[in-house]
Amino acid sequence: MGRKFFVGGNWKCNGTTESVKKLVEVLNQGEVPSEDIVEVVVAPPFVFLPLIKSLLRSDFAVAAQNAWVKKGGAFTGEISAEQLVNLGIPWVILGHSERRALLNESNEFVGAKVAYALEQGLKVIPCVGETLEQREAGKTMDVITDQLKAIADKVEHWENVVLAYEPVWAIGTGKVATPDQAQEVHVDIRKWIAANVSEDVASQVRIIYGGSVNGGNANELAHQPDVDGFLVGGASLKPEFIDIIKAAEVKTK
Ligand SMILES: O=C(CO)COP(=O)(O)O
Repeated sequence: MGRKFFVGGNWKCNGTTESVKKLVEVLNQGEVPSEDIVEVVVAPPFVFLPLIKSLLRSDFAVAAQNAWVKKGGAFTGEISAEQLVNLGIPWVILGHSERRALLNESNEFVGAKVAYALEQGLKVIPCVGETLEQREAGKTMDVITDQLKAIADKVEHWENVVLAYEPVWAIGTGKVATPDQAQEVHVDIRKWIAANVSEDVASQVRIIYGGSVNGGNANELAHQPDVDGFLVGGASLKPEFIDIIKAAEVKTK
């Protein structure tokens, strides 16, 4: 079976009740390819999850942007995987570069979070990616390999994993990776998974690209054989998110 195109919208720490309701109205009216062709997931801030879940069209799903590393309890300010399950939230993004960099989430911590969330029945979008400095030093795959290994060490079943490659230098900068740059890293990630997890997982796991994806560049990125979709930040807050979802049609031609 082929890898179904996947488009995630990461709303990050944006929105008010009014603005997210308006955004959902736009999404609900958008004409997009059928669920057989594309899987769409939007990740609002925690506080809006129940509202968005109740308003969003049924062919799109919701994700949280983070979850605690283990069972809930005395962890002020955290939200547990069990609570997401309890609310009927199927997906969670983990290890986003903003959390790795600003909140010091280590590779091991992210690996433990991914494993725990999967054990609770959530589907997980773990994020990996290098900084500009690391890329320029020729360390892109070393960095990504360390991030992947910390996940692979703890995860056995990969059916519910969609991996996001998000080069830090492309996030929120308007500086998108070229289609060749994205394809090259996606292939290297797949090779690493083939060698260190299994050939089966490597061929089946979806690897999506994130970093300044917009309505104008989505199609050419989607043309790359190992780009299985996108994780979109800024443009997921705008009507052009619908155009990005439509890039899934590239795979059907
Ligand atoms: O971080 C991202 C998605 O998780 C990408 O953000 P931008 O699309 O705003 O560059």
